[in-house]
Amino acid sequence: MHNTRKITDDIIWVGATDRQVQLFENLFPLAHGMSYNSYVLLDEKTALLDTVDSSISDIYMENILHALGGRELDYLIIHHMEPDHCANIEAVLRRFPDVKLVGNKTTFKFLEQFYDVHVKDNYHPVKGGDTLELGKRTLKFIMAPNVHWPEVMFSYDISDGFLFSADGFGSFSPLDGNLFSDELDFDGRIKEESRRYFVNIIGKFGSNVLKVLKKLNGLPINMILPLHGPIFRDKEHISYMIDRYRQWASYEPEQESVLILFGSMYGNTENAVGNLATMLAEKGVKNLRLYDISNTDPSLLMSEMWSYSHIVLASPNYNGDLMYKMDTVIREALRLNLQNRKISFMTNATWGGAALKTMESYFEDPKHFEIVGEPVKISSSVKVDNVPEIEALADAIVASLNA
Ligand SMILES: Cc1cc2nc3c(=O)[nH]c(=O)nc-3n(C[C@H](O)[C@H](O)[C@H](O)COP(=O)(O)O)c2cc1C
Repeated sequence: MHNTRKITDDIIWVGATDRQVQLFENLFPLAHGMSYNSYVLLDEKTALLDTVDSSISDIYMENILHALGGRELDYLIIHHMEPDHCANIEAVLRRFPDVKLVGNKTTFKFLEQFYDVHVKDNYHPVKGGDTLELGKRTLKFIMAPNVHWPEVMFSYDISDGFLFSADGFGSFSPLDGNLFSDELDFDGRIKEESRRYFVNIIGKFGSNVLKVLKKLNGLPINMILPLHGPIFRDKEHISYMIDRYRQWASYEPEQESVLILFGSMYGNTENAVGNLATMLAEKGVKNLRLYDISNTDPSLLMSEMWSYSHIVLASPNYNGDLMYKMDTVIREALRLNLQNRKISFMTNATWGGAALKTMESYFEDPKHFEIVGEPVKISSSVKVDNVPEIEALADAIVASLNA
């Protein structure tokens, strides 16, 4: 049976949650599934805003038919051509052969590449700034290239200030009846999962995000309706999300504190960073976080790297170089364009290798990174003799935090 919920009298959520999926994009761990949002607008004309993933196709079609209540579908607006939002375009076309597909040139190019659909007569191409009159509501299209993929666009409902933001403002999150952030644990899970989603999905494209935020400047935004996770209608939540998007996209840290990422086979490097963390805590640093990179998902590490101002990287030498999981974490963060961070190093060698040199080489651009303190070098296990150099690093980090 259908399962829909009214957003307003004329906007109906017709999405669903896939609770069996464990990895989004077959990469990112999901705690309790993933929601795929889609919306039906009932006006003089009817519109469907995006479709959903193939995993929820069955209920999705029931939802659309129920929401339309026997009416025809005039428009399908395609904000993003990724398969988790487009897997049902062909099904919609089969059910409503005359529906107009609203998208831009790149949308239609990707549609033809992904699916064997040849329906040029159905295309309703739009550019940034174009509008679509539905009756009481008018949608204005805002191009948002690379706010994930190149074809992405947002639409803005002029009458009520509702922003349909594609993957923007999404999160790794199921929806369990409560659709709105003000019905959910906003300060806990939603904030955390919104950042993890932003960093891993959109984080690389900070400058594009900033361009779109500029286009939205001055527009009243009374509701944000993303394609994943909760809808934002609470004014404080809306401002929080827009402020965070500006901060994350500018690669500005969210907090002045220390994140410590370490690798360790036999516990000695862990012992060294544990001592560093205790010294930092004793010197007054709060909200320290320490992660073993071997058993923490990289998507969480990326999210934390976006949050913290200071990052300590600690790795043993391994086969003459950096432990490969540490190498992967650093390279992924740099691929996502992490910058504007203060970095410190710690290494452990039993006989020698290039671990430190390799880590230093990744952060040598002074425009993007500042190296804090002298690297701590452990020989196999931590000794009392190492205490002064660990303490010196803690002092340098504290001085940098207080600068
Ligand atoms: C497979 C393997 C390869 C290693 N390669 C090196 C190496 O190239 N150079 C080195 O100095 N130590 C090497 N080590 C020793 C580690 O650096 C050693 O585990 C470390 O000094 C102790 O830190 P841990 O207890 O945090 O693992 C290797 C260890 C393992 C298990």
